[in-house]
Amino acid sequence: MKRETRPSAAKPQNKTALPGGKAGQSRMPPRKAWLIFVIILFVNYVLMKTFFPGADAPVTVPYTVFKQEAAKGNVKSIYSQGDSIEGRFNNAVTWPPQQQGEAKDAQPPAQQKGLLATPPSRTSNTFTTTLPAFVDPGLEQFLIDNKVEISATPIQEGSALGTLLFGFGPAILIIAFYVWLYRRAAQQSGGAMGGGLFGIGKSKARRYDQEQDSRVTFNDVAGIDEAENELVEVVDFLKDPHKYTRLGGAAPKGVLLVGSPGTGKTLLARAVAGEAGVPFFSMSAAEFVEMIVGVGAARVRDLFRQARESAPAIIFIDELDSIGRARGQVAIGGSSEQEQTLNQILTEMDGFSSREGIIVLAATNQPDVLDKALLRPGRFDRRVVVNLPDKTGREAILKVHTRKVPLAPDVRLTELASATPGLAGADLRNLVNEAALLAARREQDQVRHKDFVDALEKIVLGPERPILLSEADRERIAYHESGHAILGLLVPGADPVHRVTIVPRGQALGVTYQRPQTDRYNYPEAYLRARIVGMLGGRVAEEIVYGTRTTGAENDIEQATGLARSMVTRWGMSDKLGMVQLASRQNPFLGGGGGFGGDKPFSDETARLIDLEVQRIIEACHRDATRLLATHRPALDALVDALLQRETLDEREILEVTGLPPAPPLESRPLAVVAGRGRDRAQA
Ligand SMILES: Nc1ncnc2c1ncn2[C@@H]1O[C@H](COP(=O)(O)OP(=O)(O)OP(=O)(O)O)[C@@H](O)[C@H]1O
Ligand SMILES: [Zn+2]
Repeated sequence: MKRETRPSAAKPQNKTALPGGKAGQSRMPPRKAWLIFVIILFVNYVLMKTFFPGADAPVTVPYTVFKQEAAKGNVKSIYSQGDSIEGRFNNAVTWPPQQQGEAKDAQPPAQQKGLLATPPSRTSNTFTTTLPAFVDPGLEQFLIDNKVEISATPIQEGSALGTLLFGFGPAILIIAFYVWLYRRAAQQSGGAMGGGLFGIGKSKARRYDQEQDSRVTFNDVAGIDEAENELVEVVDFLKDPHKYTRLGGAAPKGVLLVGSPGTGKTLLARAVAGEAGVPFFSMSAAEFVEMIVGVGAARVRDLFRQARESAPAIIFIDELDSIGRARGQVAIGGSSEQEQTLNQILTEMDGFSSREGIIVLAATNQPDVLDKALLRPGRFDRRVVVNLPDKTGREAILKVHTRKVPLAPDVRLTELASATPGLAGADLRNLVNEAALLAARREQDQVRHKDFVDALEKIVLGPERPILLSEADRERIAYHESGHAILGLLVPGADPVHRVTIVPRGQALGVTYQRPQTDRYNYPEAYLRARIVGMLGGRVAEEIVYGTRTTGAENDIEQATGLARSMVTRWGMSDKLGMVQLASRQNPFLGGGGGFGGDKPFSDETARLIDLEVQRIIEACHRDATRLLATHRPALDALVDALLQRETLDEREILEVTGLPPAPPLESRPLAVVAGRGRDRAQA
């Protein structure tokens, strides 16, 4: 059961997409561009070497060959310095000579005799040679006779530039092309990256302007009305800063948007800019910080400068916690850079007056790790919590995202909204997208309700995995899952069992999917115990039927322990320990639940007591599970038989096969439970 109530995989990667896909493609990340650049240079070099081996250098010929060529009248000019001579032929000469029909790289006979390293044959207009140690007395006259021009300046000089251009020309061209490309990209993204290649200290902020087509407004945001309402004032201020500052009041400078991933913080910030009709500069805090110390601070400066130039404007800093972590708390290395960047943000925020019409919005999902200095008045002193949407909210979000999707008449968004507790806006968007893709694959013209249901299953349970299991394994998995499912019917207060399958999905070999009928914000102790009992059901069924254990219950154990520990350490549900906070806040349903990370503010004796209490809860639940399953063995066997035949059963079929009624109904039922069977390493 390594499953959270909210699947994290469901989060779409849409952050960098520009509105309307405007400059999305043309903006090349500099690092990638550099790589391409280097590759092109290298390819250029290889090509030049292959096709023009002698193009950039003179051929070295023996002195005798030089004299022969001079005698033939083929030497145009020479220049000599010491005992080396360089010169130019009238007609290009190949040396060492190639024989007819011989492969290009074969060695000429003359060279095969003694020399080990033989240079490949080359052809060139220019040459160098070395005067023999003994003086060749008649050389000067010989040259004059053969009309060789004896030059006072190096022969190569004239061609040096040519060589240079020939060798480096393509490279220079490429550089020029690169700069042009980068400039163009910079222009298209609103000049935000101006300076391109050479602007390492420039902020890489994306600027979204508010053209009609790409404009995001509050219309595009749904299901998070509270947060939206709190930001209306910010919009108002941006529209007419003067109205607020007229009487000397200070308008907000920084607003911190706090909420789980995918709840729409970025969307909300963009909508604020869209509503106010001001430019929106967006940057992820992680992007500030690079390998080079000081770059982050420079980027912050640049970002604020840009925003100031186009004020009123909104600056949006995503993932603020990645640099805003309390100073001195970060891992060694990189901390000084992070600190500098953080300090620069603080300086900039202090530096501008609210009259300038700039508002900094920042998003985080871990507000408690932020440096206190960030939260002081005049900085991010306002906090807007963006909650996961409730049922009505989810329906509204589904409506927003299905605006442009052709829906079949049978689609019931209300029903989908109640089937998706714990899903955030981004997940719902993903759901709509997956359903549309599925419908397209099924060659339909409209998206039907079934497409949504199947898409949801894939998102929540993970994609099906084709692994071949032995009959014995299948039966064991069937008992494990049936154990979870039967307890989901028997334990009062358990969430309805929506589906059981022994088709391996995601990380699990089988899955039991339980989900509540309504959203729930407060969990009674009895409910938590019911959940632990259900989690233990898989292992207990195996124990009852086979009398042996497998590794398949690993995730169940992890989750059950986490929940029990939270009951003891956070929710004061142990009589022995009482209402004492013994662990910091955490998502209760992620498992692990507890720990202050590092030193615990209680004695070793208390620690031992906590462990004992956790054990006590688990043992009690284990007893309950064993008792219930043992008395309902016929229902268990019936469900296993059905599962082995049909692999997947839905709620109606489960009730039918087992002959059991649904768990005693409660007025309100809590969070979704997915009880999957952890992957059995011995079997996989
Ligand atoms: N309340 C919502 N209404 C409509 N669409 C939403 C809502 N919340 C999220 N979405 C959709 O999900 C996408 C991603 O959301 P967004 O990037 O704003 O989430 P986030 O809270 O900023 O996430 P993170 O914490 O990872 O930065 C949005 O672009 C939008 O399409
Ligand atoms: Zn299990």
